[in-house]
Amino acid sequence: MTNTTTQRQQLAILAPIDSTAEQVFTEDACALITELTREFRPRLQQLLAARQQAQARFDAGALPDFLPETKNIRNSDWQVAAIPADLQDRRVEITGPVDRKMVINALNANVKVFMADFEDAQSPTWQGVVEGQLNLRDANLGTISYTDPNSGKHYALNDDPALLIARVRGLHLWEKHLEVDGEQVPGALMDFALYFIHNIAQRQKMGTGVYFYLPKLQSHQEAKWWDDVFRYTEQQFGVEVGTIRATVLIETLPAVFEMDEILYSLRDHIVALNCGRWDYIFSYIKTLKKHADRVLPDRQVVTMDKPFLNAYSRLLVKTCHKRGALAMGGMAALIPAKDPEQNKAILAKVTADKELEAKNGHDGTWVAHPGLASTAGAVLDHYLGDKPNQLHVLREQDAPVTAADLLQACDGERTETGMRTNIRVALQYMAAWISGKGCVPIYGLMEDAATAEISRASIWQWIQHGKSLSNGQLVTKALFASMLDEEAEVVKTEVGADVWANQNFERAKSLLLAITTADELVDFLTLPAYDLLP
Ligand SMILES: CC(=O)SCCNC(=O)CCNC(=O)[C@H](O)C(C)(C)COP(=O)(O)OP(=O)(O)OC[C@H]1O[C@@H](n2cnc3c(N)ncnc32)[C@H](O)[C@@H]1OP(=O)(O)O
Ligand SMILES: O=CC(=O)O
Ligand SMILES: [Mg+2]
Repeated sequence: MTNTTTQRQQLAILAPIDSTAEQVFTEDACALITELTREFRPRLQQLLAARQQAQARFDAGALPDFLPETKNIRNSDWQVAAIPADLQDRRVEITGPVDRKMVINALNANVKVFMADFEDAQSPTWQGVVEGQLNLRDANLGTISYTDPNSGKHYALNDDPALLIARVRGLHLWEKHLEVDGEQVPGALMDFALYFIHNIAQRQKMGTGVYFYLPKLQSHQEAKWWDDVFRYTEQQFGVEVGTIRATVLIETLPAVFEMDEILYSLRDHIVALNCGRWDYIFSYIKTLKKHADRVLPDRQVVTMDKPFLNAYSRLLVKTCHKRGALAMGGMAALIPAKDPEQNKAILAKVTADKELEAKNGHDGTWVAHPGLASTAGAVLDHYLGDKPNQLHVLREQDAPVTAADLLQACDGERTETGMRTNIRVALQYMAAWISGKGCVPIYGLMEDAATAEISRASIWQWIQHGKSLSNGQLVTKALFASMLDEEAEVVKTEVGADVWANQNFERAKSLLLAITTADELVDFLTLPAYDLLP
């Protein structure tokens, strides 16, 4: 293993090169990352600046709306490219981080697709993102295996593994261990380039393409940027346009107003949009952070049956199906319980959530755990019948979903219990993330970067707007600080003093205090937290 900066084709790798990194950072891989960064980083920087400018308009009182300048795209007739055969039926997708054992378990689950996540479920440690690439390469080759050093249990793929789709990092995240021309490489381009280059040959041998999920887009210009990245890569490798296929998460409030335009910008590469409900709720808070009339209640009551979220789901289905794209549902953040009675209640909640999506016309949905796959599958089977999807559900008779529908305030209480739960969840999640785990079970729920953002941003918003809890207490910085001290003690008792001391809880507490009491909302908690990762 070398410990110094390594220069490969102008790509500086600011990390030790062990045998895993040797296999991942081949000459060709380094060349592709370098080329893509040189070609596309300047435009990405402009797109990120455009996000700030849009936010400044929303902060000054403007509300997001459908764009007048792209009315023609919304009103004219066009379709996205035909959906490849292996992406037609996506009724249940499991998601999870790219650890070796999880990858195998996910591919063996009773699902159609595994979304392998470099994003919400993954803390982007250098080791994690590099090993993750090797794990996915071996998964596509069908050679992946793993033996648990503690239990001795051996893991290998079964005969009919799920289809693999990789979710790359969001556009706001940079990879601090890679530099091109002295500046950091976008994390998204690193993930994209490595997954493409290590899998294109095998995927083509299998008669299929290379498939991606794209997270947290905020505009159709960002979709066009991705389309250009795909085209450029396809051209460089002499493969057909459409070899790369994408599913775009509609999980920001600005993006819901540009769904037609996003589909259009990516029309040769896109196959679906997905309702990323957790980031969407976070984005609703962030986008409307200065709008006192749209402050959200407790996270627990912001469910998909709330009118503003149901409007989002229905509009996504209608927009996708009109254009021949699939409309994927999202994640009910539940995980199975060990107690049978509790588990029964959880499965009933999952069923109800998936019923709502399937009734709206979604073609598939997400589960966080293999133990929920059959429950979600039963609902989708019922609605899809003998069809692979619900593309025929056009919702043409619906009243138009308006900007007012998408932006309407959400009713519900802000409670002391809700605030204290938010604090304990955010604290534990941030400690896990800084310790290299991007997805963890907390109080019976799956928590990841998107769900934790809601917890911490809600409190920030309540402080900023001087909201009172249902017990009459005014939410202030001082109240939050004292509750944080109290809830930290609760968590310390729950996890034990050793875990508290050894797993970054003090650092997480300081960071949570800083970002929740800051005058400006920190864009993503993962930005300051990334400084704390090795
Ligand atoms: C908002 C969004 O972006 S949602 C998308 C991002 N979120 C996710 O991807 C959630 C992924 N889920 C997970 O990471 C896990 O389910 C957790 C962390 C929530 C819970 O994990 P655990 O506490 O390990 O669950 P549990 O102990 O019940 O696991 C039982 C088995 O199922 C496996 N398992 C659990 N979840 C998954 C999964 N998503 N994929 C593959 N295998 C899984 C475990 O590896 C374990 O396997 P083993 O018996 O061979 O050891
Ligand atoms: O990525 C999914 C979400 O809900 O956020
Ligand atoms: Mg998300």
